[in-house]
Amino acid sequence: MIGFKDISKTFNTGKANQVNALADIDLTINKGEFVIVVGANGSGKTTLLNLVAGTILADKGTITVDGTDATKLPDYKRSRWIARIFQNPLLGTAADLSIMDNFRLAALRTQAKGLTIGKTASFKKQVQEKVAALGMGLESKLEQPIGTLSGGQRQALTLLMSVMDECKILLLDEPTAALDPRSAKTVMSMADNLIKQYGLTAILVTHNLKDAGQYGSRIIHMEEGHVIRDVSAGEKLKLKQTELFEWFG
Ligand SMILES: Nc1ncnc2c1ncn2[C@@H]1O[C@H](COP(=O)(O)OP(=O)(O)OP(=O)(O)O)[C@@H](O)[C@H]1O
Repeated sequence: MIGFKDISKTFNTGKANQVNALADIDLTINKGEFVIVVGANGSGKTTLLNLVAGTILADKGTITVDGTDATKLPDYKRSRWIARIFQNPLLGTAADLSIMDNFRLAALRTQAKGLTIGKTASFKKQVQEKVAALGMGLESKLEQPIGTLSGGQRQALTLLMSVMDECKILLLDEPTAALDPRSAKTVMSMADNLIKQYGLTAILVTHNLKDAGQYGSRIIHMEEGHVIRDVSAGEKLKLKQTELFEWFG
């Protein structure tokens, strides 16, 4: 569960260019919920994700994760349970390292088990099976530098790496914005499957209203630092695609 209680974030306080990026946000995201966040440019969506990830801290209010106060917890202390996928498929993996070594690095990041992690036959087998399950034929390329793959393939592997360990929360910040339509579809449906399979709590920021209609269990609409619509799972089922477009009319 992620709880925002009275959260505000202002940038450039007291200056001419002051921005109230988030104002008095009260929001509870339940365990296993897949929340889609939509809103115009500058409405505060990424700031919301940054506050969950801990890359920025709130000026006011409290953030809890599974009942633990995380308000002042720096990002490196949250990385064990929070994974984040960015718009740029080149972020999150090391281009010159093989696919397998990238999986090893990811496992080292989240598991405090020393440098032997990722060296065992069972680790390799596990990676091979999970990669094969993606259905992209990448299991035969595990020793190839990850930088030689396409953006879509790389984003799919980044996703898989980030959820394989102890991750409980997945933050997706426009993960398909840099991909061609076919790769975008593959990565989104993969993300959806992984979220269900691993029982993750997930937040997707997107400008793609088709994805917003198709995926997720709840939609939050932001405007100027406020949540102006919060559509529950039941209401979302009845929501028509045209209505979603009308919000931005
Ligand atoms: N580090 C920062 N310093 C100054 N202003 C910032 C900073 N980060 C965000 N802002 C401002 O806060 C507001 C909210 O930004 P945010 O990135 O959260 O919006 P967004 O809804 O994610 O936008 P987009 O859809 O364009 O990515 C914007 O006006 C932005 O310019």
